[in-house]
Amino acid sequence: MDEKLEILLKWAAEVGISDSETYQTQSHPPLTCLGHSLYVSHFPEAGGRGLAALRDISKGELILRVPRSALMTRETVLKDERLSNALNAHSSLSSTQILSICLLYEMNKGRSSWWYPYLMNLPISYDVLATFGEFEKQALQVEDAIWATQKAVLKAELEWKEANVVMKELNLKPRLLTFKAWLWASATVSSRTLHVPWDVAGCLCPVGDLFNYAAPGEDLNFKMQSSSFGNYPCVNGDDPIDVLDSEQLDFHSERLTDGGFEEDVAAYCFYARRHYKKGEQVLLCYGSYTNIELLEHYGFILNENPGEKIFIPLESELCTSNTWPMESMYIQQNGEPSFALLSALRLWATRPDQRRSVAHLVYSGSQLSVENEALVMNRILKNCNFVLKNLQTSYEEDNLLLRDIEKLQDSLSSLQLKNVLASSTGQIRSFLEANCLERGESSSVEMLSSSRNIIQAVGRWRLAIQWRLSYKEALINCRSYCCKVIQTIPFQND
Ligand SMILES: C[S@@+](CC[C@H](N)C(=O)[O-])C[C@H]1O[C@@H](n2cnc3c(N)ncnc32)[C@H](O)[C@@H]1O
Repeated sequence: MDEKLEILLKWAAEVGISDSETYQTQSHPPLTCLGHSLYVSHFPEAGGRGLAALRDISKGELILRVPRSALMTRETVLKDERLSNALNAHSSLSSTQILSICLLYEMNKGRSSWWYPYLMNLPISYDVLATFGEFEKQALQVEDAIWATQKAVLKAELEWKEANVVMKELNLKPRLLTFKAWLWASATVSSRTLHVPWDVAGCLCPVGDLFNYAAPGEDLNFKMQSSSFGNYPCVNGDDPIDVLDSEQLDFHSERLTDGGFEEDVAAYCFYARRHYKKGEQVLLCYGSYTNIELLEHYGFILNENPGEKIFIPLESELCTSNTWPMESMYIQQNGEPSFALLSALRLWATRPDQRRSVAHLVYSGSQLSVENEALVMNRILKNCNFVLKNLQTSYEEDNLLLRDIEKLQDSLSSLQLKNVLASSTGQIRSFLEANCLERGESSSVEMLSSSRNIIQAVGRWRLAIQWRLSYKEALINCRSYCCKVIQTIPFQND
């Protein structure tokens, strides 16, 4: 195990973090906070560093407890009078800006920070959308995703400028005043904080933030999709239709995460969300996110994401003929249209004077007629084709590009960049040019290949391509879904 991590786990034991229920009865803290239920391991395909089961773990077992005193929150850091006085004069800063400032303030203290063992184990950089350069942003191709990136970058810049005033007053080291340092701090807050009831900014939770992410299960996801219908849709002014029992909703939304702060034990407690076999990665559900949201807040995407939502252009008449919220009308990653999208289209494909009489069928999810269903499927098919045709590259081209990027990443790690530079064409060449790595420009290939910046930029570019590939795949799946339904409708109604 690396030395920094060993120091963290020893410190964590000293401050009362434990993966054992019996820890509190011992007179001396053990040398590590883990060793009963969990150990730190590496999962290249699912989050990198993460926590694995040290033994078979049953669903619902308490697997980690982090006392309130070990959590890094605004409240704990602001016990520092100098920081608290400085921040008092800047009341317009948001809670997350303040927590990011707290983090940089502690970084500025270096070894004398109480959290030093924790701080030195934080990632050195992140791939959240706000860190995307122009090239990676454009590589997303889809307007909504480019817009989300632009917004994330502008927001980060604005928040940094506002926070910098107070950080300068606090005399933070120049390297902690840079936009790069701000991106690091705000991405740490965005990707690692957990919810606490007393602070909307949440908390940084040593060791507890080593759990990687798993999306909510299919069953839960269905309920969460349903919950987005919670506005109770109406048909042109009809009475609201009760689509889901509100108690059911509460029950399921409570179960969105597998950990929480518990007042009675004054600790953040983590429970196993399912049974784990010894050696398996133990995962935590941070909530339900689309892939672009995962990229925005956490800097990764899931190849199989039950929370994915692909939006296709819809006729304005469709949007006004029902009151389903726009965000509930989407295509899922497996290609199936959401319940709301199907329902809205079935109504749209019905004559306006007949809509009221078929509303109950629509809201129970029934097909209305062969003709209606064919109209609906053809409409979705046409819109998917429209989107796919208007993107700059095809799914197949993106797959080839992804393989080239993977080769580029290999060459960066095996010092063969010279060969790549000499033979680069097309998109790889454009990327290298955008990152000032034109052929022959560098005198030292080794220096280049060890450059962290280029490795990070390639990683983000790859993420952008993976994102657009998964987007296109969902639309292609949707086309197949529609064709299949069109082929089977007459038989269903025989
Ligand atoms: C709370 S941290 C989890 C621990 C983290 N892997 C570490 O080394 O510190 C969240 C970050 O882990 C990574 N991550 C978590 N779950 C992931 C997953 N399923 N796939 C890829 N990356 C994941 C992302 O970089 C995310 O921002």
